[in-house]
Amino acid sequence: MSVDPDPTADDGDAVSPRADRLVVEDVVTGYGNHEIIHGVSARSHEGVTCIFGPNGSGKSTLIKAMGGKLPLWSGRKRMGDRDLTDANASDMVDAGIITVPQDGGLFPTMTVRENLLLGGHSVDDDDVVRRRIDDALDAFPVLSDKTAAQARALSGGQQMMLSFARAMVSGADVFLLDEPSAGLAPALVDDVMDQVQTLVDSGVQVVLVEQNVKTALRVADHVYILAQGRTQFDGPPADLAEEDELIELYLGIN
Ligand SMILES: Nc1ncnc2c1ncn2[C@@H]1O[C@H](COP(=O)(O)OP(=O)(O)OP(=O)(O)O)[C@@H](O)[C@H]1O
Repeated sequence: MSVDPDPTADDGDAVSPRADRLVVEDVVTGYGNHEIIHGVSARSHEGVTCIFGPNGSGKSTLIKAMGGKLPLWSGRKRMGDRDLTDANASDMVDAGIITVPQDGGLFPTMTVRENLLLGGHSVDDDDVVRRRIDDALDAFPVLSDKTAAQARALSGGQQMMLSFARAMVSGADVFLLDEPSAGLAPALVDDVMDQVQTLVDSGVQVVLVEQNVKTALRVADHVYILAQGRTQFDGPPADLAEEDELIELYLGIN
């Protein structure tokens, strides 16, 4: 469950493991001259923060704005005390925020190990990269005996696992996941949520856009519901249970 940041726990540049990390406030953005997000505030909470909403409600657009892949037209973005309002995707990685795209973004003809090494491309210390690869393989042991295999030889679920493991090697504190279960067989959606939980257990915060609301609620610690680019709900899953109308209108679950 989310834990309120302790303002007295500030220790300079270090990001407190208990504080909310990535914060966006009053974000307006879109494509061309088409405004899609009309003033949304959101943050990465402890554990898994889910962004739900109907098709076309702006979930992917919001996560792109959070990850620096889309500029803010107005509003603010920060990580702890560090202002990131004008940061691009590369600045965001430097600040410890990594986006895992819907297709995982792997290099299919490279091996599992080569993909993992690429996760550490911006890390100067080879020992740190090696240690992080070991940690990532410990977290996702299925990959351990496949390190010499090409990424494309892995199953769909294993490829997503490799995408998560590669992001771990970057050392990011906040992971932005845009529909990681999209394109996978329904039977694998549960496995992907287990993998998301594995990420959280490694100490990171996850922001998750997901269509499979029921399954994602299994790992959710905080929920936002977007509709037509506006926030309709912002709270813990337990509070959502009381919102019959919202659930029926926007989530299509019962
Ligand atoms: N690259 C783009 N250029 C122009 N318009 C876009 C672009 N990407 C998305 N849109 C539009 O922005 C709106 C919100 O799309 P977005 O993908 O953010 O919604 P979503 O909630 O993630 O939808 P879904 O659940 O279907 O993935 C839609 O009207 C969509 O057509």
